Amino acid sequence: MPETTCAECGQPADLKCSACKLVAYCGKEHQKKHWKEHKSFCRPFEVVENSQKGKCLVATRDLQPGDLILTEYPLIYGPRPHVVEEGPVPCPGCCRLIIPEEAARCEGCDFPICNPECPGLKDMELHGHECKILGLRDIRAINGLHDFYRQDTLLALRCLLLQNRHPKKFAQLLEMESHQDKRGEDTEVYKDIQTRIVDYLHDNFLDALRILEGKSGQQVLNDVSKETMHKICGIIDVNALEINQDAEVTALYPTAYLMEHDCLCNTTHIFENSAKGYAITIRAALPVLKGDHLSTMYTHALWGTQARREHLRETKYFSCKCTRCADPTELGTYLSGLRCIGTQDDEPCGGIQLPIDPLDDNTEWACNKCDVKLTNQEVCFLVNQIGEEVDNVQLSNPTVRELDSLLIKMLNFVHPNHYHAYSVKHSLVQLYGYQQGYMPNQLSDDILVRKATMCRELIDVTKKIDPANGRLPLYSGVLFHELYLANMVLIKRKWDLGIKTKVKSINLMLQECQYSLKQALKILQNEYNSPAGKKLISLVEGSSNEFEKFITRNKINLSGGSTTEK
Ligand SMILES: C[S@@+](CC[C@H](N)C(=O)[O-])C[C@H]1O[C@@H](n2cnc3c(N)ncnc32)[C@H](O)[C@@H]1O
Repeated sequence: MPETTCAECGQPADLKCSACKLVAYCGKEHQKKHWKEHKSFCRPFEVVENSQKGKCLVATRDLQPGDLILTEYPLIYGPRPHVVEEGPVPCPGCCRLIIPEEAARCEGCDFPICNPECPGLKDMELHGHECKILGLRDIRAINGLHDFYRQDTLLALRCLLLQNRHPKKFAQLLEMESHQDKRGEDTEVYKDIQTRIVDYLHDNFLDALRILEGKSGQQVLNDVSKETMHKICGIIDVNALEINQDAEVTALYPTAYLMEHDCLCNTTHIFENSAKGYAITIRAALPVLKGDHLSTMYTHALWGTQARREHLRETKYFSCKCTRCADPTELGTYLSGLRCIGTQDDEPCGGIQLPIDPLDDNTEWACNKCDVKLTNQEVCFLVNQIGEEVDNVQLSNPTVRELDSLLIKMLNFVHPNHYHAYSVKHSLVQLYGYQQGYMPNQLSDDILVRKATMCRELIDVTKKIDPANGRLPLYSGVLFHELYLANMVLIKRKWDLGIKTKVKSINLMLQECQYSLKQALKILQNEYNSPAGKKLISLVEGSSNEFEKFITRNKINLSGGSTTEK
């Protein structure tokens, strides 16, 4: 809330800080004097109530890409609240993945842990406090560990535990949107939360706690009602951010949660682990004008409009109406486009089927060349069928041949940029050059050219839906790197044949190599914290060194955008 007294002298004040509007001054002089202290708190946004979106963050000044918007620590964080039926689960101390059957056990509560020295186990802000409650169950399991020690319930328990330990934080938490009105007793989500979280915590720990509290006369948790527990679970589902770096962490932030969704969002964020938890730092990703809403993306950028909107409706309870969703071509990418089955003069019409009104969930689809129309049901059926087939093939560790034939088959039905085709092509460019029988020296020039072309096409689509590289940096990083690799094999082959930089195409390919590596490193600059990001950066750095050596060894001058042979 804005102050009405001067932040410097405490006298009545009516001059608000124009950037954050959160502090006021009696005059310019005191505003100047206070700036040294205020600048680290001054935020370039204000919280505004919107009739459709609820509370939103609105820029109070123009921002350039890269400008800092906010850094803050979580109110609370813990293991991802997802059920895991087999395989690795997060350690309750640090959230790093462990295999429960092989893991050590916590001496306080017997939950599987990464190791008894894990600092998070004793930390009262992490496992330390909840451990005392989990330890009230005095039986231990040898089999069926996933069912017995349920990490997916711990974040909800940690939220509950804030109420007595950090009442202000608990109040802040309860202010968040939980959409309880859409999660009533007859809904699947209610039934799931009731059995998976509420009953599990009550039956195993909270009922025992109540008995203990009765005996000792000391209350550890005031409110463990099912209403509060359902509200907390709703708050987690709607507002929590997933931090998939070196651990499976989910966190609730005091301000960052207010960013609204936009499929073409204008901010980007990174997480950095420190003693105080995972700090989030949000920066402008695109130019932002004063008055613009600050947005992030709640769903997957590479899904088509119908899939994104359905996901947002089911998990965040709103219908997205952003520019990308409203555009049948999805910003000219045709990510949801289908090939028309219509004919003209006995030939396929060659048109593309697109939704007439993508914001209408039952929209008809129409061809942009002939008058064939499809119902939404027909489209959903086809797209789901193709999606299932893609999932099955992708999960089966496919060969190049299998992916190739899937792509050829699917291109009879979908636009070459369709998001299912994107996914198959993205896998293919990573298999050419790596799989047995398709190693670099085994690839024909034609296949290398095909790989490079696919990379360029996918880069083009990715740029349109993620112009600031905030959402798909790993996808783009891989594409630029694979483009470099394909070009480089072709260049070396031509080089060995004596075709050198006098040939224009080699010049262009060398320039594209240099550009691809630079772009990959630039796009990946914030990805050091994830294992996949780190691995890719090191590959790109290795390629950059190789490229430099090639350039030096062959005395190629690439400066000024042109190459010259010695
Ligand atoms: C993480 S919260 C954001 C803060 C929320 N606006 C509030 O008032 O607490 C997510 C919720 O905000 C609303 N919201 C976010 N982006 C929206 C959008 N683009 N259109 C409509 N509602 C949106 C939805 O109700 C969604 O479930």
